[in-house]
Amino acid sequence: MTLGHTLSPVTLIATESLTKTYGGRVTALSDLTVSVEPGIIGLVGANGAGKSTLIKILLGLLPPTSGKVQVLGLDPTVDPMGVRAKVGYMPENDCLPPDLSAAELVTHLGRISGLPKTTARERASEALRHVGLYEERYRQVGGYSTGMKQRVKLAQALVHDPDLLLLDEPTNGLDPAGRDAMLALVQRIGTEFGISVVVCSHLLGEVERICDHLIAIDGGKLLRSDNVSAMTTSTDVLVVEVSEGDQELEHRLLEMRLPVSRDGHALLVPLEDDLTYDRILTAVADLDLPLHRLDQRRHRVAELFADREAAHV
Ligand SMILES: Nc1ncnc2c1ncn2[C@@H]1O[C@H](COP(=O)(O)OP(=O)(O)OP(=O)(O)O)[C@@H](O)[C@H]1O
Repeated sequence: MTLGHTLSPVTLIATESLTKTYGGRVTALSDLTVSVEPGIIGLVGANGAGKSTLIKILLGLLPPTSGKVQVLGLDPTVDPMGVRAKVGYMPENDCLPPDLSAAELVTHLGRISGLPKTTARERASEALRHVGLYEERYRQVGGYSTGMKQRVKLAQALVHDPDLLLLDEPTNGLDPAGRDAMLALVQRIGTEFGISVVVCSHLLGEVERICDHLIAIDGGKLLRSDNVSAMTTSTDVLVVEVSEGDQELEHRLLEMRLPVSRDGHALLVPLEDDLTYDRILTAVADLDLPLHRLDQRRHRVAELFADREAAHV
C-alpha cells in the first residue's frame, strides 16, 4: 500500500484520513492524517483523545474503520506480524504475571517474538541490564515496585531488538523521581540505541522534555504535529541564574533600573536590546557571582495549547 502523499524513505509512521469508531457510536479517531520521521516522538492528548486507539491500530491489533496507515513502510492491517517483528510495545496497564521472575518473563516473551531459546535468554539479560534490572532479574515480578514493573514492561518491548518502540503512558503510577528516571531511560534508548520511540502521554510537560517531535490529538482529531523546537520559539525575556547570590543580583539589577521579576531562583529580565546582556554580565562580574545560565526564555509547549481545551493535556 502507498499512501496518497509522497512518503520519504525514512517515514516512520504515516496515516491518511484514519478513522476509528467503536460500535458505530464512539468516534475515537477522526480523519487523522499525520506523518513523522524517525526520532523520539511524543503523542499527547487528554484522556480519551484517542492515543491508545492509534497505538493499537499501528500495531495491527485493531482494524481502522476507514483510512490508511503505514508503520516502517508496512501496512499493519495487511501485515501485522511483520510490523510486530519490528516494533516493541509497552502497554499502559499492569499486566505482568506476579509469580515469574523478570528474566523468565522477558525470555519467554522473546521466544514468542520468534527468538531461539539461547538468544532469547541472552537478549532478555541484555534488555534487563539496559533498564537497570540486571541485579534483580531472578526475583519474582510480584514483589517489584511500580517503577521496576514499568521497567520490566520496557525490557520486554526491547527484547527482540525493534526499530520502533511504542510506549503507552510509561510514567504511569510513578512518583516524581521514578518519572524522571523513566524519562531519562526512554531518552537514552532513543539517542544511544538509535531506536525510534513513540511516547504516549497526557502530560505535555513530560514528553516535551525528551521528544524531538510532538503529535497532539484532541477528540480523535489532529491538533498539531511539529518539531518541539518549532513549537518552543524564543521569547524576549532573558533568564538569569546564578548558583548563589540571586538576591544580591536582583538588588543590583533593580539598582541598574532593569525591571527584574522572579521565577523561583531564576531572575527574568525583559530583553530590550543587545546591551541588556552586557549589563547583566557586568552586574554578575561586579558581584563576582557564579553564573549558571543566561539565555532567552523559550515558550513551553503547554502555552501553545493554553487557549484550548487541550491545555490540560
Ligand atoms: N473498546 C472500546 N469500546 C468503546 N469505546 C472505546 C473503546 N476503547 C476506547 N473507547 C473510547 O474511544 C475514545 C478514545 O479512547 P482511547 O483509549 O483511544 O483514548 P486515550 O487517549 O488513549 O485515553 P486514555 O489516556 O484514557 O487511555 C474514548 O472516548 C474511549 O472511551
